[in-house]
Amino acid sequence: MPIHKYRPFAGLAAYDLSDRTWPSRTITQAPRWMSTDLRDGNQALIEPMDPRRKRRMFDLLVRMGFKEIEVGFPAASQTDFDFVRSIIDDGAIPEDVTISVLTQARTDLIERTVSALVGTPRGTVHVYNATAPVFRDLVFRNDRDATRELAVAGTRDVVDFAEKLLDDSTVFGLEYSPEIFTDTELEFALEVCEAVMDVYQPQEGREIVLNLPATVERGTPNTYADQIEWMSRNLTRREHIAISIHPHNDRGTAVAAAELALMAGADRVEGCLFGQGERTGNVDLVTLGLNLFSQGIDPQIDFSDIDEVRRTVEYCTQMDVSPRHPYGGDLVYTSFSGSHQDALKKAFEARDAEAAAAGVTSDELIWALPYLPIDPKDVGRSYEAVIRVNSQSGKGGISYLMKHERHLDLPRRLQIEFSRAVQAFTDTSGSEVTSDDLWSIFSDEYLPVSSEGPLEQWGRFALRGTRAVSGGDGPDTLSVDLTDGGRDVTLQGSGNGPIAAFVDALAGLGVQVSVLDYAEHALAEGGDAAAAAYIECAVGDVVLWGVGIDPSITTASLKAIISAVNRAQR
Ligand SMILES: CC(=O)SCCNC(=O)CCNC(=O)[C@H](O)C(C)(C)COP(=O)(O)OP(=O)(O)OC[C@H]1O[C@@H](n2cnc3c(N)ncnc32)[C@H](O)[C@@H]1OP(=O)(O)O
Ligand SMILES: CC(C)C(=O)C(=O)O
Repeated sequence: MPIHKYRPFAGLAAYDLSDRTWPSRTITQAPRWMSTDLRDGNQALIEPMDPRRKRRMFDLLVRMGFKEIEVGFPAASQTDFDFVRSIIDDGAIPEDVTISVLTQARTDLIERTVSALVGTPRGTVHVYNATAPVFRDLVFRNDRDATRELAVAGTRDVVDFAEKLLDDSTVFGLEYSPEIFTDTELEFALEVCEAVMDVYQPQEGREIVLNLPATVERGTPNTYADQIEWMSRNLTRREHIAISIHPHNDRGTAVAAAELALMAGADRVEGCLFGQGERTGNVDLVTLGLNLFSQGIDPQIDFSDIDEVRRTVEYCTQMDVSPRHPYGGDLVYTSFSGSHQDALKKAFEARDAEAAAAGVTSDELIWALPYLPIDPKDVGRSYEAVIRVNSQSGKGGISYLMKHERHLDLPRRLQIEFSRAVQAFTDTSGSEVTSDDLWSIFSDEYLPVSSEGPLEQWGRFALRGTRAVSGGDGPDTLSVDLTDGGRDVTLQGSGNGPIAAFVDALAGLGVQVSVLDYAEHALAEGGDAAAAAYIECAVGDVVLWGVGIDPSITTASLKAIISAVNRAQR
């Protein structure tokens, strides 16, 4: 690797900010958000959005509650211009939403850009020019003065055309960006921003947005925070400025950079849903917003149907959101591994118990569950995908699924036994076990003669019926009708209760059973609900569990014994 070609990011090196204050601050409220999905997001797509896709994205952003939306670069193409016109002419822009349009600092482009805004209730022209030395030296071949004058001329043009083309029905605003702010000498970025403000004259009721982009992310997030704090301290007319940040994600730390920059004094964040945008993308507004939510801070954006947001973004951008994407990916609330599942299962049970004890719903409790930073339900996900089973899974996850999908609350030692059967399956198949797979493994193992489905009839015995021959004060005597290997037999047995009588009857066929443990529960609420019985038996010298399901709890218990006997002889 040619390491000699690279140098550490210089960033703030020449400035002393040893009295920086941002490290000890915390974020306590949502910033102003500006979605640039329709501009920076759109300009980075293989196929830029067509008008239908643009409109779908715009409507989504409005529904989610964005109040500032950069809707395009109208001077770039007729499609972009027409789209801006269409949302204005259709009255699709709510009164409290400001649309923004981007332009280079070129007179012809600015005139066209401003003309696109005619009739909008609220419109901002966003003008930019590159101020970083690499651009001054290699691209524009401009010195500092010419670079500053380009920004000044562009601002003047925006003000002049706004006065000429827009009337009082439009609340007009200006945003200025020194492009690659993070690579620009700080005192020069300050000089250019001040020169722009001298033209625009921000004052009470005439705010200016100064956007300080990390056009290419090249430093660690703390360097961005230092730069923002330095600008925030040194800009004049600070009370009339919205300091905006616009992080890109080249080093994969845009979210961190944005959060630290907010701590350093930024008021506003520009980014895209799911981090669309140039190269590695703009900062992801979903992650930023839901990071706030997870701390109990209202993001002021509605993320309650994250899958709808994701589907719309995927449709509009024609790109997939990674299954691992924070908060919105398919797998981000799912555990496959045994220890995670075990912890989740116990934590969900404890949460339900705590809610029941307090007489509240679990939604009223503070969220503090292992492995889940937020409750998936809060973004419209169900708990179904929280636990999925494969070869990395253990009894905790398996029994969680049996309980939630089949209402079977398996006793602990049965969980251990059944998980071995599941592991045997996953070891052979190597793939995920769906909840249907799990049920068919369970049914085949424990319910071979169940009436619930077309199951393999491998069991030697099937229970056809029982009749109490005597009862009352003495021992129970039971007449038992069985199928034994296809042959109908009737047996009698006595004992202290129906289970003991049944075991006694089986002894007549030479089958020695003793009951070691027993559990039962109803499968649902209500008197006519079926019951499940779980019985751990020693059949001869084999110890194993049997399961029975039946509307009668007694019959369910006898079926559980048959299940154990059949399994012992399988
Ligand atoms: C960091 C960012 O994301 S900035 C936003 C970038 N987005 C886009 O570029 C998408 C839309 N852009 C476009 O469709 C086209 O670039 C257009 C239509 C705006 C302009 O196209 P063209 O006139 O062909 O010019 P081109 O894009 O090649 O721009 C280069 C020229 O603009 C100048 N220029 C570039 N940026 C700026 C700027 N911010 N202000 C003033 N001039 C600029 C360059 O110096 C160059 O000038 P030259 O022709 O004298 O050498
Ligand atoms: C135009 C500016 C804000 C930009 O997109 C960037 O610097 O990334």
